[in-house]
Amino acid sequence: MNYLSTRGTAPVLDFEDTMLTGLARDGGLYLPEKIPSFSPDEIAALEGLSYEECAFRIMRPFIGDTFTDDTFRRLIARAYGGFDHAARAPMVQLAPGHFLLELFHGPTLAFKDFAMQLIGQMFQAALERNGKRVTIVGATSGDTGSAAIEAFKGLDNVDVFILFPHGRVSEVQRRQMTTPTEANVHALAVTGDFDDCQARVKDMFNHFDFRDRVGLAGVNSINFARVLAQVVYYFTSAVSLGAPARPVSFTVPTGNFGDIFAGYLAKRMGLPIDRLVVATNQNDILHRCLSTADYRPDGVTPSISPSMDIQVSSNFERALFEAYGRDGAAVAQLMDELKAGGFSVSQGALQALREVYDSGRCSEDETRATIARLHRTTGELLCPHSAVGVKVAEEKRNPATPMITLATAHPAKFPDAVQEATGIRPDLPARMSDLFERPERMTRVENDLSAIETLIEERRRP
Ligand SMILES: Cc1ncc(COP(=O)(O)O)c(C=O)c1O
Ligand SMILES: N[C@@H](CCOP(=O)(O)O)C(=O)O
Repeated sequence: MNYLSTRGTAPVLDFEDTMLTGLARDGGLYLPEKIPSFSPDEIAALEGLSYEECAFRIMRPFIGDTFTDDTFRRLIARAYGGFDHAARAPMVQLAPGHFLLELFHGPTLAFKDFAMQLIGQMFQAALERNGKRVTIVGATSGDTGSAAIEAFKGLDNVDVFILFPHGRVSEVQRRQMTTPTEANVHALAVTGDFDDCQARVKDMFNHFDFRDRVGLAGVNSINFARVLAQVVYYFTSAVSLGAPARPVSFTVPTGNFGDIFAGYLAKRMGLPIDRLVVATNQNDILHRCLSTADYRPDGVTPSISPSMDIQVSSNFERALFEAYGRDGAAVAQLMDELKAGGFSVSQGALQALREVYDSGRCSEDETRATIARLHRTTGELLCPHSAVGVKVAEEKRNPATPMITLATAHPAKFPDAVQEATGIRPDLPARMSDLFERPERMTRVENDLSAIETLIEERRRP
């Protein structure tokens, strides 16, 4: 399986190099040259299998000869063995035809664990085999950072640096990143917002001297392996509701567009998905773009769903690449325009996007009201991101097709917002009950590329 860049000029790579490389050297994001497809019989055969066995069957065609079947099965088993729920991604019914897919039963209580726990295993296996070491640098609005630290802490051949926007993540998210004691973990609180953090990470990938000197690797969803692991729960949830015989739709709380793009891949692989609904908070650039064709970031406004406070949505580039018929030059042109302020999607590409994606926006008041109402009517405590999804799903739902809304984080990661809406302060699991007593360790840093690079060079182990 070969992987090519969305900007068309970087070297074509195999799965292992794609995973270890992160951003393509032309600034683009890697995608498989050909998306594997599954027959209806192959999809139907997933019914009743364990999450791990489904994960193996769904991801196997993408990884080429990077791992033998036995090794890949072992890595998957280790990745999901630490989840708190036997089903890994259980589903509950909210209303007739509306289901909630709970993706927060992993070690750090967010959907990021599904991919990060697995790529932690895959990185270790690949690095041990080739004797290399890497410096992982990631940007986070809260959840990717904690999941990455959990997956990579304590490893001899990996140093991890996580850039998060100072004062703009929840206290639980911050403490998950600042309390691990392992020497290879570094939480950097950047003056700025998530878009600044992500821009500096991409700058580092585009600074080839630095990139090669430190052996830079990325675990944001710029890394295709991250997106791939997220494809699995689209299949398991749809099959449990009757796919492939019965189509389903998904609503996905969206920021960096990685999770919903995994849904797009599932659809291309043969899963009968009717609509993929992008649900945004007040940082609604994706909803505006799908409504008007214009993509023009105008700054992030902090919200009670902070992990979605994003205006430069990294994986939207992958969606554009697909909508422009995989024309790398056209995508490179749009990304140049974005650097100068923004771009307008062509009418043809907009139509292609709308054939796959629908979208909606949920205000702060609507988010709070949805948390309160769902708790009252169903007993389910939603995190604010999941509430954005539920509200938009309710508006967009076609009663003829089951709707699955992704619950992307545990309510206890955002206790203030949940308490304000319901009067209930959700508890962290017992294994994390002393989180607020553990000492914190982080470094404040300005939003300045050379200051961040210098710090990384000083702290990483040679
Ligand atoms: C809790 C939560 N919900 C939703 C999102 C949005 O997901 P994506 O960035 O894949 O669109 C994020 C961040 O990624 C998140 O942490
Ligand atoms: N919401 C994310 C932002 C980064 O997204 P990623 O999927 O590209 O890693 C976070 O919680 O950090």
